[in-house]
Amino acid sequence: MQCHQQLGRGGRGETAANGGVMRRNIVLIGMMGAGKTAIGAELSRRLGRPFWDTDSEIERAAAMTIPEIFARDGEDFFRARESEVLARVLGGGDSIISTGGGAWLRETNRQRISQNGVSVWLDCDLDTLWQRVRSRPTRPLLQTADPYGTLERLLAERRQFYAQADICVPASRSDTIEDTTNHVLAEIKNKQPMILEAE
Ligand SMILES: Nc1ncnc2c1ncn2[C@@H]1O[C@H](COP(=O)(O)OP(=O)(O)OP(=O)(O)O)[C@@H](O)[C@H]1O
Ligand SMILES: O=C(O)C1=C[C@@H](O)[C@@H](O)[C@H](O)C1
Ligand SMILES: [Mg+2]
Repeated sequence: MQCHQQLGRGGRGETAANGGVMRRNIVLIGMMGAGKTAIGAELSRRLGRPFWDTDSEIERAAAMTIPEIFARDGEDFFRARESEVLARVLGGGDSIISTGGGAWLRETNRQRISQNGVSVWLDCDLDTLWQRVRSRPTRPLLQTADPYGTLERLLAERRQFYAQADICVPASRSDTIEDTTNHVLAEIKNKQPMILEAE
């Protein structure tokens, strides 16, 4: 599936669609296990920019784990907190933001991300995702009788939305975290270089 490419947006200092100054956040989206947290941390280290992981921020604010939040308050509550946290961290303007796997599915979140930076989909195949998530009980949506089938269904349902990202980067099993980070930086430099310009 082709990634939607949003080219030709304004340079540094130009007015963004939200009426403010163009923001240069780099926002990683994609399935659970695609590597958003791992690649985001590496991008932050390389670029020297602040790093936010929306899942971690939600857990910190609630002083509970994501499975505990889902169990006590439900998914709708979690999604509301996720949107709040995302809006807050986008406000920094110059951050690397790793989202949770479902954040991009809400239209308001997609709009906010598009208005405040570049979205990067880490496009990872089902079997690689499964190898990475199968042993960890930290994803409540996979606590089903058939977690592999659930992961497969979620990927099939979500691909069409992830593919709307500004930039798509294949995240293959054979690529190291450093490789994928290099690919992300090369794609941003190629398609939206102003995101990487120094202030
Ligand atoms: N080449 C690689 N690229 C990215 N992650 C990798 C790679 N190889 C191994 N991993 C590991 O895969 C695991 C899953 O990655 P990570 O937690 O970053 O995914 P995620 O997209 O943030 O998932 P979630 O949506 O559940 O937060 C991590 O333990 C990470 O270190
Ligand atoms: O794909 C998803 O919907 C999720 C992914 C994780 O990052 C967490 O945000 C949570 O487990 C939900
Ligand atoms: Mg993560």
